[in-house]
Amino acid sequence: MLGPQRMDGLLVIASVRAVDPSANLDAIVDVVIEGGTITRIGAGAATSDILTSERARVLRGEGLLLVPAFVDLHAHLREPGQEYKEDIASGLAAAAAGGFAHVCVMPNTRPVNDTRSITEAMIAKARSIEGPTLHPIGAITIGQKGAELVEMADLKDAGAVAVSDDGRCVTSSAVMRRALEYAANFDLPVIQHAEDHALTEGSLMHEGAISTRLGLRGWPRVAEDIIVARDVLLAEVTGAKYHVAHVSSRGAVRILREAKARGIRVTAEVTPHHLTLTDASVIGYDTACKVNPPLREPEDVAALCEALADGTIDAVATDHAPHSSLEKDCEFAEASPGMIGLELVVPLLLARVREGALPLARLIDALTAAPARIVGLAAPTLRAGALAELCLVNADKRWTVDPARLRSKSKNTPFLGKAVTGSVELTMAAGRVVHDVLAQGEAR
Ligand SMILES: NC(=O)N[C@@H](CC(=O)O)C(=O)O
Ligand SMILES: [Zn+2]
Ligand SMILES: [Zn+2]
Repeated sequence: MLGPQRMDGLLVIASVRAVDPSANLDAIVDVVIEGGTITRIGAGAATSDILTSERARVLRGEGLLLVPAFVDLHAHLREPGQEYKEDIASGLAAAAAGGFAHVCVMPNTRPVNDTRSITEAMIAKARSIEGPTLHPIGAITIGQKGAELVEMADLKDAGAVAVSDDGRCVTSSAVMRRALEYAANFDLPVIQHAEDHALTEGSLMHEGAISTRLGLRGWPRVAEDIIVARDVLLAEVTGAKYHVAHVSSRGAVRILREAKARGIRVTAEVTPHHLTLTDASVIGYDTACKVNPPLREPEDVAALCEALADGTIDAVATDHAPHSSLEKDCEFAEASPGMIGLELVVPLLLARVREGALPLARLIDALTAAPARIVGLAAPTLRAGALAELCLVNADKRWTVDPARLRSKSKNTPFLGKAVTGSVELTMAAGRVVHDVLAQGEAR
């Protein structure tokens, strides 16, 4: 695999369709990148001097799409503690291959990231890799036990961009209220995994006709909706920044839409798998389809897609949740929930764009500026003077999701062996090329 390269030279992408809603851009342009910065962008920006310069690498952009690199609000990179599933290096390599320049990582590591020292160690490890930038999310409660709040000031100071007990829900209303009040002092968003555990105990999939038919205990939508409704009320009284992780139910969408209409400070994300798959995928008991929250019904998928299109759901986040064959090659009831996602965002979501379910510009916003705003990062953008953080996509390229080609250590995705359309050809993060299929010739 190709390592990151310093962009001391000149990279030119000529005649490419560039789409960046934050710059109100959708046009055929040339882009000139020098020393890791976009120095020129526009029609005719690549002058003959530049194109013939000996230090220039010129990429022909005809038929390709150039967009700002993506920001993931939700990934599990499993380091420290479960490096057999994924580690920071393999996770960031997968992120680079998926088009990401920034990855926010959940704290359900071993030990849980509830202290300054773990946050700092994660950042130091990621810096030594020179891939996409890693941003830790600290826990809300010590050990994610749902009782005592972490030292949020310390975590923020160490570099945490948000807090979450993801994997577990903060079920106590009193703890959630205090978490929101406390986090507001540090302007940290509180990210909730919305699940009333009392309603989902023992559940293996979405509760509906299919769970009944398969004889698997179900997780009803209302277990998500109850928490989102309660938290919206708490967000209103505290004025804190509240964000809902992996929204999956049409009821939660309705509650969010009403909350936003009333001006309450709430944001939400949806995963590519919840925008693509339904509970029918579980027929056949494929453990790769076991995920929290569960894959729901076609009307939920339609509601999620509509909410993403109209901005009720702000961002797309992967919830990249790697598990090894130890946790997945077993009975459905025993399998750990979660699927990998970093490397499949582009093909899965371009398919929804092609169907007309999602405008391309909204999708790009939901992968770049919108998530960056939620956690307070500078969003990647295609403007002269900006750090080069961009992604070159071939929207028509077909490829097969082959386990040997996935950078992630884990292969737990129901798309394994499937043909998909749309590939990330080149990614730049922090001014460096971190993924480059074009230089490798025909590598994937
Ligand atoms: N999504 C999942 O099914 N699993 C996640 C936890 C989580 O996101 O809730 C994991 O850490 O494996
Ligand atoms: Zn979760
Ligand atoms: Zn998660």
